[in-house]
Amino acid sequence: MKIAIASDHGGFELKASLKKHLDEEKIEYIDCGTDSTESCDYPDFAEKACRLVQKGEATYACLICGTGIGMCIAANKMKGIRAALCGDTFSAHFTRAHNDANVITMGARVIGPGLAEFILDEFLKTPFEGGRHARRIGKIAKIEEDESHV
Ligand SMILES: O=C(CO)[C@H](O)[C@H](O)[C@H](O)COP(=O)(O)O
Repeated sequence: MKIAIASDHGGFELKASLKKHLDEEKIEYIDCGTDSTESCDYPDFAEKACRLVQKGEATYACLICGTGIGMCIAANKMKGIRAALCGDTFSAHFTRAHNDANVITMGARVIGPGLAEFILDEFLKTPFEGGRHARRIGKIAKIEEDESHV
């Protein structure tokens, strides 16, 4: 498993703390930036990380901004990306189990590093259940395909 991790300035410190956690858990990651707390634009970093997921160079992406919302909106514009904003472990569990989410976003101005670690762990360890949920994912993909012709 390899994680693409990215943030804007608002999420930089939480990204650093989650990278430390991934190191401890021996989970490989690619840091797609940003590299400081200097103000920057979250779509640039959402795009870099999600591109790696699209290309199969990362299994999942973890994106952090102030609220997690901007990152989530940007990520969900990209083909094949199913990004979920999670502020609790229940959502992190079910967005993998039912939505087969391949991107998790979190808000560094909303949750602390301890909870963020638990949320990320739950996301990474939960498999997709398939079955009826696969049918629904197929319908999401169909919407995405239809939209590209609008
Ligand atoms: O996109 C966001 C809001 O949903 C993120 O939280 C950003 O990190 C935030 O907008 C950045 O705000 P700032 O005032 O430029 O630090």
